[in-house]
Amino acid sequence: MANDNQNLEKLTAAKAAIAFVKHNDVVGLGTGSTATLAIKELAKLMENSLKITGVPSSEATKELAISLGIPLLELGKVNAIDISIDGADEFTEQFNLIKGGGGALFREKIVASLSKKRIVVTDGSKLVEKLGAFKVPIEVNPNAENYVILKIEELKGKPVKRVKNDEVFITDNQNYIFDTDFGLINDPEKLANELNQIDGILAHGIFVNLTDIILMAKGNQITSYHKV
Ligand SMILES: O=C(CO)[C@H](O)[C@H](O)COP(=O)(O)O
Repeated sequence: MANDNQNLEKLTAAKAAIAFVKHNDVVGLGTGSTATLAIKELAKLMENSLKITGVPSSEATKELAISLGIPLLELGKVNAIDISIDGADEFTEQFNLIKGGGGALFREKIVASLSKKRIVVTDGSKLVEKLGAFKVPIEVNPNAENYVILKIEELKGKPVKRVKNDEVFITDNQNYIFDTDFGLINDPEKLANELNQIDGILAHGIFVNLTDIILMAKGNQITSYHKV
């Protein structure tokens, strides 16, 4: 559970991110508590004449954006996104991320893949030397459940099916999430590629080459990492 300090850091990072949004941009809207703060800040700017169109990365974000009066495009019908703002569960200074704590990893990955500028916003707790303390979320089609478990175990992963409020968690795409312990991950790109080969996995939470700017707030200080 986030404490007050962490919530303040999330807000600081969210406010820093929206400064990158320009008039008439198509904006990829992330999912999670930090992305939510950024979306609310964007909505405030829209009261002062900023015009944007959003592309939501989850049903929850879609509902939030509609409630704030942000006009939306459907993710599956979009060819390009100017800028996206999303959170992360872990990141390294090499711009590798683990995402999917909120279960929205598949659509978040498509949003990031379509975006010209990808901004990640986090509090100070998300920076790590190596990914992997946060279990890697893997979205699995139920028909491939046991097959995928076997394949993940061949990669030395320990998958645990996600449960929320005592019920199996079902994603917006009607799939399961397996939160998977791979230990500390020495080569995120290699693991990402290995997971990409497994039929039945819709998406996994290792994001490689999908981030341009990371804005991390620690206290009220922002550290920004820019990919060169
Ligand atoms: O990937 C995500 C949702 O699928 C979120 O961006 C990630 O879980 C971080 O969330 P928060 O900003 O609440 O810490």
